[in-house]
Amino acid sequence: MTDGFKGLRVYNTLTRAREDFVPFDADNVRMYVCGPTVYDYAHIGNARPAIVFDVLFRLLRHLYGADHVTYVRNITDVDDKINARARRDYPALPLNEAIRAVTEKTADQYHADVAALGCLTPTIEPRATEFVLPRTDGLTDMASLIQSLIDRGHAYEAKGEILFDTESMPTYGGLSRRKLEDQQAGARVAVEAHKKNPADFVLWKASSPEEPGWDAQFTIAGAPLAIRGRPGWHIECSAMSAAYLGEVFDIHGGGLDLIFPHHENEIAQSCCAHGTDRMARYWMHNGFLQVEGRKMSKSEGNFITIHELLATEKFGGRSWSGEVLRLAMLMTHYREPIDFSVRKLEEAEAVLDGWYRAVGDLAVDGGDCATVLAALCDDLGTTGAIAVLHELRGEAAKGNEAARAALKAGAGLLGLLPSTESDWFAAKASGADIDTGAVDALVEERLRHLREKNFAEADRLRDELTAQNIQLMDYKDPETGDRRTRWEVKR
Ligand SMILES: Nc1ncnc2c1ncn2[C@@H]1O[C@H](COP(=O)(O)OP(=O)(O)OP(=O)(O)O)[C@@H](O)[C@H]1O
Ligand SMILES: [Zn+2]
Repeated sequence: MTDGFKGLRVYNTLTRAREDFVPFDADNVRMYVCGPTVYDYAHIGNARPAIVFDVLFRLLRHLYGADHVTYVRNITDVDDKINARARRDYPALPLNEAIRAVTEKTADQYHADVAALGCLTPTIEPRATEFVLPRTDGLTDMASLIQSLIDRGHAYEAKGEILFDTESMPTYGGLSRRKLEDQQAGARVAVEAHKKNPADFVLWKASSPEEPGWDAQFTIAGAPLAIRGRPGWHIECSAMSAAYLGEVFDIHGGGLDLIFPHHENEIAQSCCAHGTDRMARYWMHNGFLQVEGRKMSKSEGNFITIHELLATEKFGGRSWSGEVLRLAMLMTHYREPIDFSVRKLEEAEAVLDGWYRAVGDLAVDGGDCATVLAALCDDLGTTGAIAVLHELRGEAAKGNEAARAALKAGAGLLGLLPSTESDWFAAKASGADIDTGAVDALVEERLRHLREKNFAEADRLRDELTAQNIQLMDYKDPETGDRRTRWEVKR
């Protein structure tokens, strides 16, 4: 067995293959995930990477120990979209204050949203604006990285911009498998006159007096060059990952849309600035959450925010709990597209209801979740893990205590144990004097009558339960298609 290998295998976008996960240092497994640009509410598509990489974070903590994993997810608080929003929403404030108001409010909302989705707080959440200029603590900053790129012959200045010279890097395009020649031949991208090559991208751009800017000092060909400006999109992740994880680290993650150009350009910057042959060993990307076959995105206007799902009745005429949203997301493998629908959320709710009913008062600990773990170790096989939990629920319902404990441990590994204030427990609390065993038995009996087509008897049992203030909801088992019934106490 290779040192540091604990059974986890992951699909690596860099090699387009599933590989054994072997960290550089099993005492400090290091992962970086590109975080949100904080100018507006996050949509449920943005929740996908947050949830997927949270499952990976939990799994790594389980395998290597909670204190042996460093997860960095940045906050992008410098972006022209933020500036535009700040001007629109706070016209009376000076721009810098308006920007701070927008980014703080949006970041707080993002934290509340992802916490409701059961995501742990990453180990470190650096903000881009704190890494623009050299820092007193000496952690890697963007201006110094850009200077290294200039010094090593990978960057040039043109028209107040400092650009990355893609031709200076023979391996440019390795992650996305795009060749520079293809990009030139395609000529879809008009060559901006000041670029040497259409694929060259901005590291630093001058700001007009009204725009936010930092006073950066560069040296090009021995001559000082001061440009009051702001960083390009990609350089922040190269700086913040190096600051906390080093020049080369284990896992870099994000959504599929980031492979090109964002991650390709992060690799170009980091490798060329540090003189390394790679930035991260494993590159992992989640698929899109879609609506009617199209990526949910702000630009398409087909998005629904996490906040709307949790706190309003905009989707399906009701609100949804964080646990339901999380399970609905994990019912599809992370690399596959998900079609987001009310039906999917209803399915997830029915499944969770079954689990929580089986786990009951949660007073079972120390369960063995080896089978769930094995599924997750197969490239985050959450669908396999959920199938295992489904079987455990069946066993637990028959009174198997070991299955009940395993169900609880496995659900915990997926980050799906209900928080004590969740809807399920509120519902339980209000029905504290109800004999749940007796209700379950009547519900089962009614299902039997339905299967045997004794409809009159089934209806009689439903009425009997209604009289006890118990409401029945029939649904189809998502896997077998069998009719099932969920019940709750009417409030
Ligand atoms: N529909 C989606 N499904 C899955 N992941 C997504 C989706 N949309 C964005 N992401 C991911 O969310 C994270 C944050 O991305 P970003 O802030 O660029 O999103 P965005 O600007 O809201 O995207 P868009 O403008 O396309 O809606 C990235 O990792 C990105 O890949
Ligand atoms: Zn990034």
